[in-house]
Amino acid sequence: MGWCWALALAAAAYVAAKLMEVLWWRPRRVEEHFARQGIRGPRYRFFVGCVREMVALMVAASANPMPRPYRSHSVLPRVLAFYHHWKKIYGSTFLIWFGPTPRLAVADPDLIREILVSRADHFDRYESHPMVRQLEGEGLVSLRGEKWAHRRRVLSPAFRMDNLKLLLPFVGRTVVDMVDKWHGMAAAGSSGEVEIDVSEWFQVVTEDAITRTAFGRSYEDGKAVFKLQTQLMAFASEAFRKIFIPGYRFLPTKKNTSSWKLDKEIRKNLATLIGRRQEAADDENAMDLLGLMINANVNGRRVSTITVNDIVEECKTFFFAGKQTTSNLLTWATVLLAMHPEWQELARQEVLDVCGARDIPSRDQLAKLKTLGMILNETLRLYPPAVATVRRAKADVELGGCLIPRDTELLIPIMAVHHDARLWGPDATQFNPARFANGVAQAARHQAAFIPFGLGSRMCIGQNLALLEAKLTVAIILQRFDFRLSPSYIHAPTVLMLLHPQYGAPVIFRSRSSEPSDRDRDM
Ligand code: HEM
Repeated sequence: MGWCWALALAAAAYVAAKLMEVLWWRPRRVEEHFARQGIRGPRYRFFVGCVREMVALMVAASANPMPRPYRSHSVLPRVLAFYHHWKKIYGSTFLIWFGPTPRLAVADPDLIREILVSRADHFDRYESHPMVRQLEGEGLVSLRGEKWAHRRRVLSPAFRMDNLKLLLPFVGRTVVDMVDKWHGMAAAGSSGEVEIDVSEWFQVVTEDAITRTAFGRSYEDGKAVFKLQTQLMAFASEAFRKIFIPGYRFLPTKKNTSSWKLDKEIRKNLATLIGRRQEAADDENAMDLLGLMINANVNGRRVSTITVNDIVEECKTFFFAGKQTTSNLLTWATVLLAMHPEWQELARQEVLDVCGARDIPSRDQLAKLKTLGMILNETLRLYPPAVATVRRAKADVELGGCLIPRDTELLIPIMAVHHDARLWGPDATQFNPARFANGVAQAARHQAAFIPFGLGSRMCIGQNLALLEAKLTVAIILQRFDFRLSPSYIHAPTVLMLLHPQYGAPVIFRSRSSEPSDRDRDM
């Protein structure tokens, strides 16, 4: 019996030593390693790292809206409160702790270019929390290595401009339907105006665009799949807000059972749809995401087969990555134009000159809307929907003369780079689209200072689609309405995965004519 106890004691001592190594000795060694190289940060605390302080800083910041009047866009201290706070103490490169995982904040554009472009092979995409992965799907965003490269090659043609421009009339009609409803609501009221929370309405437009990109000719079937996916995501994001209990999602609770049923239905619908498309086997479908994935298994050198499961996960990814990001861009662009009526008027004049007062703008016309392009860039600079991104060192690696141990995470605070006065000048926190008048390359003092879509080979695949959708939507709104912020609007940008307005985005729209857009719908 004695040897059993001895064995149990030895096992317990081994586990305790392992835990102490992971939760205490390694973090302390890494902390000292960085300190010797002049990189400091808040002290590591056993098990929790600096998460407690970080959450406290973020909660305190989100308790206070921005001061009125809303002319300055110095929102970084509110949005990335922990980054702003520690940067003031430790400088722009500093070390923080996500539990026992070291995370190095890097805002120097030279180093960012090394991480994302010239030495990208040494860094992996950060692996999201399992709950987030459930939401974003195991598609292009989370794939790595050869599987990622193959999938990216397969899907890229759908995002080429010549393909995207075919979507324009359809998406344009969805936007016109939306603004016609606003028009009706304005006409019904006594003031001829209507207050709209744009952050909710824009999701209808972005959902439509991503459904068409993903499913093309099978749009109606795609809509049904995405509807089920929306319900599934609602369950997942509800679970995300609760405390994470490992393995809980495998228990047959009421919510889990409903999720499994939904998941089964999505797979069944997609399998039927894929079967139908394979039978039809015509090339007309090739340029939507579904067609591209189906054809990748039939044509050319097959690096890896794309299964129904892969397609389900990829649909989740595109729905997640493409819908909220673009609707956030549209929301902030509308809010900024409502705050800065002089730019609203300039953009409107340009739209009316190039596209007329009622027609759905064509691709060629959109390309001529230079002022609107500058406004969207300035919106992405001040209010980037993705405020930060993270990489992980695959092995020990040297970066800017500093030795980074394997598994260190690198936090790239996109918004901080965009608000840095050393890169953008003393008016960095002012809304000044004119800085983009000579193109993105000339707007800042460094080429890597503007990175709303990331940089390098893993740059956003949907960037053309997002910009086209945004330009089209804002142009149609400018044609038909004057708008201003509602007195109930509270300027309080905050992060919940993406950058969004904490109290919504109520904007007051006044129709520029009493006619709805019937003429457009007959086109
Ligand atoms: C304003 C809108 C958008 C913004 C600001 C945005 C931002 C980003 C950023 C910053 C990344 C790179 C992340 C990193 O390097 O860690 C990214 C990647 C990605 N985005 Fe977007 N995005 C937008 C719209 C879209 C749309 C419309 C789609 C799809 C239809 C999309 C799909 C993706 C995918 C699949 C990736 C991963 C690419 C890869 O790893 O190869 N995004 N996005």
